[in-house]
Amino acid sequence: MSDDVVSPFAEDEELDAESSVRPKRLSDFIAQHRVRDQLELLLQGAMGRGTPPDHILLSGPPGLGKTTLANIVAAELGTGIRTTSGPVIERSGDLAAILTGLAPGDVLFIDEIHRIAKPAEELLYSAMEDFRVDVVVGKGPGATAIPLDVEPFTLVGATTRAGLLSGPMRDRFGFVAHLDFYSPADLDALLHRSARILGVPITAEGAGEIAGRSRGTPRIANRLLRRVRDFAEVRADGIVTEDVAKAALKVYDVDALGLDRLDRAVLRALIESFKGGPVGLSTLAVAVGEQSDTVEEVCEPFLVRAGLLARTPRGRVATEAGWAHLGKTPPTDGRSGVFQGDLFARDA
Ligand SMILES: Nc1ncnc2c1ncn2[C@@H]1O[C@H](COP(=O)(O)OP(=O)(O)OP(=O)(O)O)[C@@H](O)[C@H]1O
Ligand SMILES: [Mg+2]
Repeated sequence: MSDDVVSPFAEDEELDAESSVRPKRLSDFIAQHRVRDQLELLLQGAMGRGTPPDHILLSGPPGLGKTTLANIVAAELGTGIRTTSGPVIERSGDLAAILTGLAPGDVLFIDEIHRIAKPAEELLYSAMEDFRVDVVVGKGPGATAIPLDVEPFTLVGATTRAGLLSGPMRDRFGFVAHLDFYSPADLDALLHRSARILGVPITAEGAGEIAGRSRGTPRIANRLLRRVRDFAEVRADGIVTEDVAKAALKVYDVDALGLDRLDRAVLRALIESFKGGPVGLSTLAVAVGEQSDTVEEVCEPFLVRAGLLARTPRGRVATEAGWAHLGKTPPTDGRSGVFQGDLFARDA
């Protein structure tokens, strides 16, 4: 297992742990009230009419509940669910086999739908629109298209990169929901629920401590809870209190804002080696001994979201909050790289 306890991505070996606390029904799904309300109406309306609901697109960063919601849709409808993912569907024939095998009303869940191959995507269009697919048999002038019926179904697509979805694909979803990061209060509620399911005694302060460091992400909150539980059982009396949570998260190098070692290294390099910037991404990456990609895709999104770092055309700069997070005061000589909101400033 990697030591990256605040990664939003699921580790293979934590899928079992995740499924034990995964909400099964809409009423167990914490927060995201707007999406929940809209989905409830969509599903109840469809059930009242006895038809499958519109196709549903769920978009949002990793770990916020897309897979969970897809399964909830099937559970609420009382239908079967068939799960696959964009990169797995290599040939359109694979998809045709899945589609023609669906029972009436089934949910077809396609994860990472932005990564589906073009021919399969085109096959999906007619299936979504007309519940029909044309399977081409043979090649060249002798090729014939055999139309096959598909039972009425609901496609639930999930994507972390809605922007990469083609226009025609997007347009075929009657319902698009975007999941946002969770507030600490939401994560607090989520942690109490997970702790109850796992049989972990937790105090309000203990939950609050973990919630604040979970980067707005349920997957991270649940993972930190499991790590803190280990600590509570091995080094304390099994109860997750504020002190236990603090001590455990110190062991895992997760600080008060949810930054890990590498995030802090990036911020520290920016401030200590480059006076707060601006500094180019690759220079910053070299300074912390990491690949540029890792710094850009793993560290920066959260540092930016937490308001500690800003990306400007001249390079990366530490914000005032960034300096403060390391317990430092930005220099006031006017030449420091403290972010002044000059996002569009250019070098002369
Ligand atoms: N609203 C919620 N209420 C309770 N638990 C949640 C909620 N959203 C997510 N979770 C928990 O967080 C974990 C991650 O959620 P899920 O697997 O659905 O994320 P995802 O959006 O599909 O992520 P990915 O993009 O990596 O596939 C799940 O185990 C689930 O238990
Ligand atoms: Mg998922």
